[in-house]
Amino acid sequence: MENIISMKNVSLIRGNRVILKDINWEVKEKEHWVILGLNGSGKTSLLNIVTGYQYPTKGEVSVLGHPFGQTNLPELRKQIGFVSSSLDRFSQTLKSETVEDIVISGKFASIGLYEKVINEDREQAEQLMASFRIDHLKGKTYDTLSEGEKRKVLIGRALMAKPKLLILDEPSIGLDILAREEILSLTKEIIAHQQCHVLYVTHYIEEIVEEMTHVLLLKEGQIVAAGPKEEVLTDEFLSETFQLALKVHWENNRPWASIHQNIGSTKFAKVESK
Ligand SMILES: Nc1ncnc2c1ncn2[C@@H]1O[C@H](COP(=O)(O)OP(=O)(O)OP(=O)(O)O)[C@@H](O)[C@H]1O
Repeated sequence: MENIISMKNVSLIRGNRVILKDINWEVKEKEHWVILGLNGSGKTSLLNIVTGYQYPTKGEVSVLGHPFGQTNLPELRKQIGFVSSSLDRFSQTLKSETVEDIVISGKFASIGLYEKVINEDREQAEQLMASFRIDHLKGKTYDTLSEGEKRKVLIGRALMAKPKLLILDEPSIGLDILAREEILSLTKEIIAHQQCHVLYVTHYIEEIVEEMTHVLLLKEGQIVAAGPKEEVLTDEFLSETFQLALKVHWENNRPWASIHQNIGSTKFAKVESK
């Protein structure tokens, strides 16, 4: 079976800025990955390479068995579901769309419905909305939804095209603790019931639910560690990634981080001793 993602010696350089350096990464069948790293560590750039929106300066990339350079990227993208808060840039168009039309539009990778919708599409959207517990939102327009509801609708939209790879780029950003747990429980259901591989980008390790199998840690464009989550989520690797003394503990099969040294504590000590 082909790898879901394969990157060999991938670097991304823009101007004199090295954004990604020597990335070697393989995602195999049945693996679900979380990508963690500080702001500016290169997470979005890495996703942009996976989706073919950015071409690496150096190295080889293959996604869903398609080597880049010999692949029709628009065709490949039909097999990749991408949910990002940047979709909100289109919120002017989305605003007046109904929940069900937004979900259906995922089949055509469009914002707005311009193609002929068949009964099968409506049925598939109904099923997705029921399984995401958003069927009660039918008829409502996007601008009247809460942030958590909007996020669920966009995830439903991404699944409408039955992608083989689903990228969730910081899906919990701006959500309260309850809405965040709902998104995590949805992610668990997707892994359990949809035939797709999940790539989940976040800043928070407690979002690594039991079903996520692997973790990639990025720091300044380089991989700190990548592999099965139990091997990667160590105090040492996390502290290096987040440049802060962190300790990991596990609760209900989820990792949590606590801070073991306050940032700037040395500085405060100096001021006090003056
Ligand atoms: N086209 C570009 N030209 C120059 N620098 C760029 C370009 N694209 C990204 N960068 C820089 O590369 C670094 C990595 O950016 P990227 O958006 O991939 O980080 P990130 O980990 O996704 O950050 P965040 O968590 O804040 O979203 C940043 O310092 C960014 O400013």
